[in-house]
Amino acid sequence: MEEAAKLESFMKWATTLGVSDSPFISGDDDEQLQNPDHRQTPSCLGQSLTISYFPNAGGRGLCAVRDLPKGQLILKVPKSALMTSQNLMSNDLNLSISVSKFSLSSTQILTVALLNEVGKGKLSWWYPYLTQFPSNYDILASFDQFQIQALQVDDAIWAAEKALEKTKMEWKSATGIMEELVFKPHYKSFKAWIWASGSISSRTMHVPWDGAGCFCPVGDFFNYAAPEEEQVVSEDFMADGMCVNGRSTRLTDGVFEDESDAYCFYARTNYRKGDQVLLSYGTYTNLELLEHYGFILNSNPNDKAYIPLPCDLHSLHSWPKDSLYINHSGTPSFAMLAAMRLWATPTRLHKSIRHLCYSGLPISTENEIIVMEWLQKKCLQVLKNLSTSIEEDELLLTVLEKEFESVMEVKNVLLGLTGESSMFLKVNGLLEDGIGGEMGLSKKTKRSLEKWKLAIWWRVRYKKMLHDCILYCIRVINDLSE
Ligand SMILES: C[S@@+](CC[C@H](N)C(=O)[O-])C[C@H]1O[C@@H](n2cnc3c(N)ncnc32)[C@H](O)[C@@H]1O
Repeated sequence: MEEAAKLESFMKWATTLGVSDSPFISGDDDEQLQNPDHRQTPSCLGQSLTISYFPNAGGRGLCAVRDLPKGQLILKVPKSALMTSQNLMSNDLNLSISVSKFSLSSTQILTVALLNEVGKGKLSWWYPYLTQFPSNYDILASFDQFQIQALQVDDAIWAAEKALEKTKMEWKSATGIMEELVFKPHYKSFKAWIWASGSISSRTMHVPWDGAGCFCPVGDFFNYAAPEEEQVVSEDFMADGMCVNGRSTRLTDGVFEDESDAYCFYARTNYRKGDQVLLSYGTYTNLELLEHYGFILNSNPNDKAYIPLPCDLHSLHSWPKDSLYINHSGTPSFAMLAAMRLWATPTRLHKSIRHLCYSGLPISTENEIIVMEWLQKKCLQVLKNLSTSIEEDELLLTVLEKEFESVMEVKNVLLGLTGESSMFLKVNGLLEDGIGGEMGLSKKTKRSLEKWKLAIWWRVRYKKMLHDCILYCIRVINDLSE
């Protein structure tokens, strides 16, 4: 079946399960706002949303078919349509018996349950939905050594290696149950496990009864937008579960609601007809987006850059280490600036100026200049120690944007361009004898190219934050020196 037919069949399936984007008056499920004949509508979408393609903003996503006011309920997915570990097990006795015999985490259970279901092929009740899952993911755990090293920054390399190791451990400790369930070799391979982990990490929604979350048909077509500052602030400063205007304040705009026994999605802002309707999955740095979702944002207000700080700094303050970073815009975080001001003060004066530091106030012009000069020097040093500059990375990205028709073309462009580009050819076997020049690029090579591009893109964003921090420090020093 071709993709369009699979999508059509999925939409019919979702409609029969009661998935609906008909406009509801908030809080009253049955009252229709605009179209009282919605029950005759043949598709679960079309009243508020439609599926569309957004090449530079997530690919397939959901588009507003009318103006959608902020806060309006725009999609409801009944609990019975959610694919969870529980309902996968309740419909498969073998699976539930096996799960009860092994000690597995909730994510491992959902991973095994998903692979078990996919293994049933067309016989699975979920088949129309499963056809809509991507065939591969670019999450960090799927990066090979070349792609990991392309991140260049130690923290990022470490995060990627940790993600890979964790996924491998989870897979290894689930081999027993996969054998007991007599998975075909393909479904018990590490590659299949990465696919299932990628599906869970990038497509599940939070539910209160299962730490692994649930798959939400149609709801998982929403692409991501970073939360607005207002939402982040409310999460930071309000106790969990606090209510504003009767609705719980949270970072995401999709939530499981007991009263309607459904996953409900609300417009996070006012949308005009034709806009892509986005969902905030949470507050993530670009590295976290890459780790869990396999993409990054060019402009991510929640991005952070960590740099090595003076070793004697950490004993002076009580802020958590991960609160000391450079912001997306290049400014040092509140905690980083405060800790560094304290660090740049002679120990004998700490007691008298600590309250100023903790209030975020500068200590003195001299102190501020010491901090800014140190930061500027450190950012320069970090940038210098990375093997490529921002300009080189950007040039490489421009070259890689090209749609390569053949192996010959890739070789012509990449061979000798940089050490890294030659290495790409080597690790992908494109330099071996017998690789025909006119041959098109294999799917594997194309995927490898995409992940390499993501790694380069990530490191450019990191370097730009450091570069902007240098400019910020220079500006402050100049202002103070006037
Ligand atoms: C829950 S799915 C969203 C729907 C997805 N586009 C699809 O076709 O099924 C999440 C995935 O969509 C992609 N995505 C979501 N938001 C994105 C964005 N703002 N930019 C790039 N990719 C995005 C990423 O691949 C992510 O892992």
